[in-house]
Amino acid sequence: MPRLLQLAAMKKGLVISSAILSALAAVASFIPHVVIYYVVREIMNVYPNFGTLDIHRINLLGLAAFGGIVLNILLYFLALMCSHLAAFGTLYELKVNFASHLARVPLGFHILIGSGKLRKIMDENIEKIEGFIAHQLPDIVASMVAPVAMFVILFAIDWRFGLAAAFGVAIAYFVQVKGYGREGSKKMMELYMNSLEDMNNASVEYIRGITVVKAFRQTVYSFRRMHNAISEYTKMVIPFTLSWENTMSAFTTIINNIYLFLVPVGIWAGIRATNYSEYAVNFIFYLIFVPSIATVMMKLMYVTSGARQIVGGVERMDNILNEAELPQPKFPGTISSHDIVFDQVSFSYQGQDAEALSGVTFTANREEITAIVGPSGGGKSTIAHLIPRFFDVTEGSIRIGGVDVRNMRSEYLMEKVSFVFQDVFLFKQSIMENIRIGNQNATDDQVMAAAKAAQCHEFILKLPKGYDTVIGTRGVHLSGGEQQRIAIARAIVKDAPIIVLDEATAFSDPENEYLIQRAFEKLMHGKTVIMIAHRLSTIRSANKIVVLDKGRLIEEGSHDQLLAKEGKYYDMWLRYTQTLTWKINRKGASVHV
Ligand SMILES: Nc1ncnc2c1ncn2[C@@H]1O[C@H](COP(=O)(O)OP(=O)(O)OP(=O)(O)O)[C@@H](O)[C@H]1O
Repeated sequence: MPRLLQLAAMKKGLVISSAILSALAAVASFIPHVVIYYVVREIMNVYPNFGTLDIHRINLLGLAAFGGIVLNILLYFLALMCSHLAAFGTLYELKVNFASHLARVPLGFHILIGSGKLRKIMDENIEKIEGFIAHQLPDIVASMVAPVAMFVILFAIDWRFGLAAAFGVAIAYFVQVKGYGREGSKKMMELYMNSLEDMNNASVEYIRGITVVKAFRQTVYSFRRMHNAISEYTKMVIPFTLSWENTMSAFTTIINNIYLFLVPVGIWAGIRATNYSEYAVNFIFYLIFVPSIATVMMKLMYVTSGARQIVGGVERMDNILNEAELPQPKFPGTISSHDIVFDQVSFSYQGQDAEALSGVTFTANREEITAIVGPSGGGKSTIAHLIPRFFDVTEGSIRIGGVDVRNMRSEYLMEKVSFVFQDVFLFKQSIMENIRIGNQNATDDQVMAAAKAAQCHEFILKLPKGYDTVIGTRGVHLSGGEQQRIAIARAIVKDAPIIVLDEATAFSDPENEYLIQRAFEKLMHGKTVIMIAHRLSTIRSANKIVVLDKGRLIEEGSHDQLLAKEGKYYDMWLRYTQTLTWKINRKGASVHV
């Protein structure tokens, strides 16, 4: 809660104005109640000669009650206006801070946390904070001021009746606090929240993976995680609800029946009364007034429990904001050449004991192609991720042109390296803008030249609006290969001296693969290239091949040198060439030719 208030204080003036206006609105909401007291008094004063009732005075009182209602609405409206202005301002600042922080943390952080989770934190949790400032904060203030105003009225008119009502409220709260304080109640609440979150996560996973679920003919019953989460929740929720049965029933019964405390005191006060007219006015007023106690107290309860839910979201946001930024060098270096040296590089992913890379040493010579191959999990992608500092090495160093990558400013390093990864992200913008992301200063002609070199030009011209076609609009769908070629066009237009290609051709059909290969040739010309490939055919012409296995470099050399060694690469090559010569016979069985 203090952190929530700290966030709200980003727009202090507006938040304070909203709180004051909301408090005044809460006080104004009792004006009609006070008016009722005076109306009852007027009536009792003339009892039983109602004909002598001062109608003009009654009308004035009615107007005052109406004025109270209008004032309450007006003040609350102004309070909400201030709180909304504060909330939008805070939301804007939080989102900008969050986004710029995300740009400063190591890129690897995004790989580890996943875009779905970040989107949830950015959209849902930060927006919940906006909801808190815009609505809940003024409501909390009003809900806290209202009981105070209520008790002032209760005690001001006849303290004995006030005391009776307050006693009822105290008992209701005592019952509830006891319920919260019950042994195991906190633990149960925690288990309930966890179980609910688990079920929500499993549902999201189920829906996101619905195509896989359907393709493999799974149902919610066979999709274990979801099924288990629902069963767990069901097992949890019934005892959880039942555990509150007595406490909540007692609380609501008491708070809705404050009469039970008022009536005996009323009878006792009636017996002792000397001025019956005064006694009757007061007692009637209290009988009319006490139902609003339940409304005021219930609102207070719901408003505070709503705020408790947001606290979890704020914690999640703070965890991201506390994530360390990528350290920047005090005295950044500049490079003179573009060879890349891995010097005794070891690296483990956060929370993993095993090393993804252990003491890897090799040089990717400038303007040459260095291919990284090896079995799955060998550490190939990790190599690609360490060059642009998605993560920093645990031991050893990576140097470009003699300068440790940790001694380069992030922007400088990013200028020097282009990536073509398997997952291509296209923005919902025109194709022209999507390619220009590689280089914001590129002219239209340069973008088109890059698209031609990346073998994109022809298919782009066939799109409804050519280069101005917005990706993601109705009917505009690019195949996996076409998306990859757009990514290559981006890299061509960026024209960085170092290129990192990660499994870029994995999804391609022969036609696409041919086009992609041609695009690559244009992209790689005269650059230092690190190519991570599964298909050995694509790397045969590489100047150097580095073979990784279980995070260790086991072989290094040209294709012919490695074949001559008859080691791991030789085995991989043999298996690869064998698969090429497998054919499917007519009956569906495979034969070796
Ligand atoms: N984000 C991660 N968190 C924890 N461990 C990881 C992460 N990414 C990779 N690893 C582990 O690091 C090791 C090397 O993985 P890496 O992805 O670099 O291998 P790879 O050779 O590229 O595999 P593949 O060919 O299957 O893509 C593996 O043991 C893998 O389980």
